[in-house]
Amino acid sequence: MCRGKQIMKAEVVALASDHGALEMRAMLAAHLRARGVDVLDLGTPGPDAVDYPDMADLLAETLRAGRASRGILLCGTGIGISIAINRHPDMRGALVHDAYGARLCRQHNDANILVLGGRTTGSEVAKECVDIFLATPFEGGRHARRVAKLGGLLPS
Ligand SMILES: O=C[C@H](O)[C@H](O)[C@H](O)COP(=O)(O)O
Repeated sequence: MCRGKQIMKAEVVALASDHGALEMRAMLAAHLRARGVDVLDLGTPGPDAVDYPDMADLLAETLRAGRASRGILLCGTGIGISIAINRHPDMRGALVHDAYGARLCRQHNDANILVLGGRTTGSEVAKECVDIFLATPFEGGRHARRVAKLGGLLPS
C-alpha cells in the first residue's frame, strides 16, 4: 500500500470544487496539510451554487501558470467537472472511484488532475485515492506514446 510516504513535499497541490463537494474538498485539504503538502484551495468558498466548468477552467489556468503542479477537482459526481477539465488539451483529468483507478491513472495515463465525486465517494476512499495519486509515478514506455497522442504532440 503506498499511502503517502513518497509524496513530494515541495509540490503544491491545487484543489477546486463546485458546491456539490464542499465538505469533501475541505476534508481533503486538511488531510493534505496534515501530511505536509502545500495546498492551494481555489474554492468555491461557500454553499452558493457555482458552475463546475468555471471551477475546472480556474484549475487549468492555475496549473498552466505554474502556481501548482497537480490538481484535485471535485463536483457532486465528478462527471461534469471531469468532462470540463478534459476539454483543455494540456490537462489530463482522471475521474477515479477506487485505489486501482488512482494508481493506474498515474502509471498509465500520467494524469495531472485527480477527479472525485463529493456525493458519490466515501471520505476514506477519497483520502486513499489522493494519497495514491500523489505517490505514484508515471511508468512511461509504451504509455508515453499514447499520452503524447492525447495532447496532440503525436498524430493519432
Ligand atoms: O456533474 C455535475 C456535478 O455532479 C454537479 O455537482 C451537480 O450537477 C450539481 O447539481 P446541483 O446544482 O443540483 O447541486
